[in-house]
Amino acid sequence: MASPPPAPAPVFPEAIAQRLRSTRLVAGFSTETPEDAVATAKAILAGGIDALEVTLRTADAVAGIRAIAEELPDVLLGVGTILTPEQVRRVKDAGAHFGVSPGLSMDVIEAAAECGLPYAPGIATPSELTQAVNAGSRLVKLFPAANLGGVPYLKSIAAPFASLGVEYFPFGGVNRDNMQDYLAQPEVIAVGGTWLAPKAMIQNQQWDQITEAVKESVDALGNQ
Ligand SMILES: O=C(O)C(=O)C[C@H](O)[C@H](O)COP(=O)(O)O
Repeated sequence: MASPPPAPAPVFPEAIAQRLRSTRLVAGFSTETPEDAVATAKAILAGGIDALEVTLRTADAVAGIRAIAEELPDVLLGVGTILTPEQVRRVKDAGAHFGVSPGLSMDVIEAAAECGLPYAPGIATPSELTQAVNAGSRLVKLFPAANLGGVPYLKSIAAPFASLGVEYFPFGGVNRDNMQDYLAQPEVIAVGGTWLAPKAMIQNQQWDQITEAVKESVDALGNQ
C-alpha cells in the first residue's frame, strides 16, 4: 500500500514576518460584538499600531474577525487562542492573516499548513520548542512569557535553538514597562498583549482612551 503523502510544511510568509518586525507591537483583545471589534481595531489603528491579535475567547469572536477583515482590509489581522483544527479553518475563512495559539498541537499545525494560514504555535518549554521546530515552525509564540520567567527565560530557551533561526513572539504579562526588554532581544520578532487595549476600556467603549494607551506605548518605543 502506498504511504500517505507527507503533511505540508508550515509556512509563515516573510512578508507577514516583516510587518511584525516593523510594527513590533501587536494589540491583543477579546470582543463581544462585531461592532465593538471594529471600533476597537479602529481605535488601535488611530493610536499607531496596525497589527492585531483577536482572541477566540468569546462567542462572537469569529464574527468580529470577519467584520474587521471586511471593514479594515489593510490591518494585519492575527487571531489568538486557536485550540482546534476546526478553528483554524474558520478563522482562515473569516479573513485572518495569521494565527497563534497558547499551546502546541500537531493537529493545529497541520491544519494551518493545509489551509494556508500562516501560523505560530505556542510554546513554553524546550521540549515543546523541539516539537515545534521539528514540525517546521520557525516562529513561535512564547506564552505566558512573564510567568515563565520573562527575558532571562527567553534567553535560556532560545540559546540551544539559535542555529535554527527560531524567532519568538512573547505574549502574556508583557506591558509598557517591560516591552522594550523583550524587543531588545534579537530573536524577538514583536511583542503583544492586552495592555494596549484593556478589557475594561473595550467594555466601556472608551475608544479614545484605547487610542491614547496605544499612542503611549508607540511613543515610548519611538523614544528608545
Ligand atoms: O488566548 C490566547 O491565545 C492568548 O494567549 C491571549 C493573549 O495572548 C494573552 O491573554 C495576553 O496576555 P496579557 O497581555 O497578559 O493579558
